[in-house]
Amino acid sequence: MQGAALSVRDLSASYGPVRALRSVSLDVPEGGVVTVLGGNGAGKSTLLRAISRTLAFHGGSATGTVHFDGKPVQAHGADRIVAQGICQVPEGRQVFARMTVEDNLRAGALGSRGDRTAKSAALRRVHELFPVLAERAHQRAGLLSGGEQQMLAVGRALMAEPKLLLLDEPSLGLAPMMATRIADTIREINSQGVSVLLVEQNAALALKLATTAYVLEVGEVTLSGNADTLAASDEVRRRYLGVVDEDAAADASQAAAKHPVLTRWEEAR
Ligand SMILES: Nc1ncnc2c1ncn2[C@@H]1O[C@H](COP(=O)(O)OP(=O)(O)OP(=O)(O)O)[C@@H](O)[C@H]1O
Repeated sequence: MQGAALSVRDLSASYGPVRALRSVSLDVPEGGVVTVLGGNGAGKSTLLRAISRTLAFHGGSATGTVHFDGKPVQAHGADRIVAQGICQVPEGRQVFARMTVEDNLRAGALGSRGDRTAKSAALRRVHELFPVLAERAHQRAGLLSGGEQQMLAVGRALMAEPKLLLLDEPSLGLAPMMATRIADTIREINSQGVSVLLVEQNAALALKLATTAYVLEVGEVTLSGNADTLAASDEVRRRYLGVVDEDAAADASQAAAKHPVLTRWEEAR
């Protein structure tokens, strides 16, 4: 059995009086893809910030334990976390819009421990993965499309040669075709040995990529398990995959037939 690359235990987080996470525990096995699903404000970004030690930059604080490769990460600052092999791709891409694509990528290598040869090899790998970033190397990042900026954000994180990639809503705001392309790339990155923790509102996409899934609601894990099993569960289908509960729909239409007043009231709204 594979060991847990990342192990989070009893993680609670707040922003002043606002409690964002309550006693969250989860594991990302070495080489695995794990997803955390949840609606707006469920605590997904907070979870990633607490793992990458960037929560304080957002005015937050956390308690609990986070181990990576068997070592505690709480004692370190965000820069040391990158050197330990954890890289976060923040929500909203946050590329340096006025810098060129190439300079954005080079900035991603700043926290890595690799020498010049390793950094050149990392750049080659990023260009193989995203040829458009080589083609547009000297253009300003702000001129890229949303999907290309997402590629740049992922490419920039890969420049530090992470062992674990934390991805915050990579499909947000992208057209379905571009979201599928990003998903294919995540699969490819994972096949090269990088573990992935993916937080997503796009549950359909995330559940196809992941082997294990957790559902976060108002800061707490309410469901967890095998991604295929969760994708088949009524609750996840109804709440996160937008699938109408057929039994409930049948009951509702039977009730409407028996109680036409109700139907008329519904129609009048
Ligand atoms: N910097 C902050 N200061 C104060 N409260 C915050 C801050 N960031 C998030 N919160 C609050 O913490 C809770 C969890 O937010 P978080 O951004 O982690 O959720 P999320 O699941 O990532 O949602 P979304 O997809 O909308 O970003 C919410 O109640 C949110 O309003």
